[in-house]
Amino acid sequence: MIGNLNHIAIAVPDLAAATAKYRDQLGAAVSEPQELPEHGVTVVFVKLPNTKVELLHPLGENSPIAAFLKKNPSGGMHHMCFEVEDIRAAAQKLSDEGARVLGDGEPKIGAHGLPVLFLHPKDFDGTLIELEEVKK
Ligand SMILES: CC[C@@H](C(=O)O)C(=O)SCCNC(=O)CCNC(=O)[C@H](O)C(C)(C)COP(=O)(O)OP(=O)(O)OC[C@H]1O[C@@H](n2cnc3c(N)ncnc32)[C@H](O)[C@@H]1OP(=O)(O)O
Ligand SMILES: [Co+2]
Repeated sequence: MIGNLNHIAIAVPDLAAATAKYRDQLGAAVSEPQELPEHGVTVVFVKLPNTKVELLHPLGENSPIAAFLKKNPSGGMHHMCFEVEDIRAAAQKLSDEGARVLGDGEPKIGAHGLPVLFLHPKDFDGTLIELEEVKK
């Protein structure tokens, strides 16, 4: 059901400093920061030949990144995002099998303008999983 690894997300305490490390020390192409109030984050994408790294920083009062950074003040790996062809079918299958689809179960539009959903980390070996619908 899952396809390509779309991105790995890292929560960072200082977005400008993290962006500079990927650009200047590691020599990667980086995007401009993008504010996504509906998700409570500001993101920078690091473009790699085969996938992306998503640098995440809290935006607003109810950011899901804030609690994570409180527990991990230096930052850390926050989630992995896998592509699926049919996000509603994937969510239904996972939910039928007992996995917790987060939020109200309705996909939101993510950073790439495509539908996304999250699966509870406790149901996937301590790893938060994002699904993104990418039509082939
Ligand atoms: C940019 C848009 C989009 C994209 O297109 O790419 C994004 O990526 S947005 C990214 C941010 N959005 C989200 O993360 C949405 C989904 N997340 C959530 O709903 C919540 O963060 C959560 C995962 C349900 C956790 O929230 P909450 O229950 O309020 O936090 P707790 O701190 O109480 O955590 C409970 C439990 O889970 C552990 N945990 C929390 N986050 C993670 C994580 N990222 N990876 C692994 N484990 C995580 C946390 O440590 C707690 O464990 P215990 O302490 O053992 O109870
Ligand atoms: Co993401």
